[in-house]
Amino acid sequence: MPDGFFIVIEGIDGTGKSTQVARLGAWLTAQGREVVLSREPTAGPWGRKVRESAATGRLSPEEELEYFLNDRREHVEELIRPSLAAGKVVILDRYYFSTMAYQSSRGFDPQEIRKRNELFAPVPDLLLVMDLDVDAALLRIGARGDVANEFEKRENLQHCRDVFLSLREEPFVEVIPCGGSLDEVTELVNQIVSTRLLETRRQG
Ligand SMILES: Nc1ncnc2c1ncn2[C@@H]1O[C@H](COP(=O)(O)OP(=O)(O)OP(=O)(O)O)[C@@H](O)[C@H]1O
Ligand SMILES: Cc1cn([C@H]2C[C@H](O)[C@@H](COP(=O)(O)O)O2)c(=O)[nH]c1=O
Repeated sequence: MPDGFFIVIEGIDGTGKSTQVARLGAWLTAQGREVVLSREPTAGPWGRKVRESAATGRLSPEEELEYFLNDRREHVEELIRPSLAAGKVVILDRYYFSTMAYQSSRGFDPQEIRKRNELFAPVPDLLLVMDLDVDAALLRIGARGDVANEFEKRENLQHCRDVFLSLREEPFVEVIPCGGSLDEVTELVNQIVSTRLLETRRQG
């Protein structure tokens, strides 16, 4: 059984992650790959609690961090690891890099958050950081018909963008400029994923 391939798409709200996750999944499926798409926070009990808090009022920083960690432990054990072991391509819309970004804006050390997560969460084969100016991202959120929630305050998003970009030197990270059209961004994503998949196949 070939090993799976683990792709994570990260970035601040409104950069186009969900859009590109769906497109990438369809593109790889059309190539005959077995693909699993998922997102964090998940639709599980912990994920639902934290997602509700975005509208009803944020949890304490400690509770919020614990809820995201609990949600991820279940996600890793119940979906991510089994799918990778079965040789599937797993594509996530957000993962622990979002925890590093968003929960560090509430006082936690992002490197400490990374350590706690990597005790149980596998490092992805490829992390795509979708990058866009905060004001442009907020315009897209508005155009989508949403009102910025508790997680989407401008100053918070700037901090998060900086944390995501601080990962750019990691060997498994590629930064994707998202200011272009939908199709231009998709073309760039597909090109990078193809190259990485080929490299992995060559390494055997
Ligand atoms: N390249 C693009 N150019 C213009 N609009 C885009 C582009 N990519 C996505 N959009 C639009 O911007 C909005 C946000 O896209 P999407 O929901 O995929 O972002 P997201 O990063 O998943 O946001 P969130 O993290 O808040 O869920 C949507 O209305 C989408 O149609
Ligand atoms: C995984 C994760 C997410 N968040 C925040 C970031 C977003 O504002 C919301 C999720 O909303 P989306 O529109 O579905 O992307 O949750 C976070 O603060 N910490 C995390 O670990």
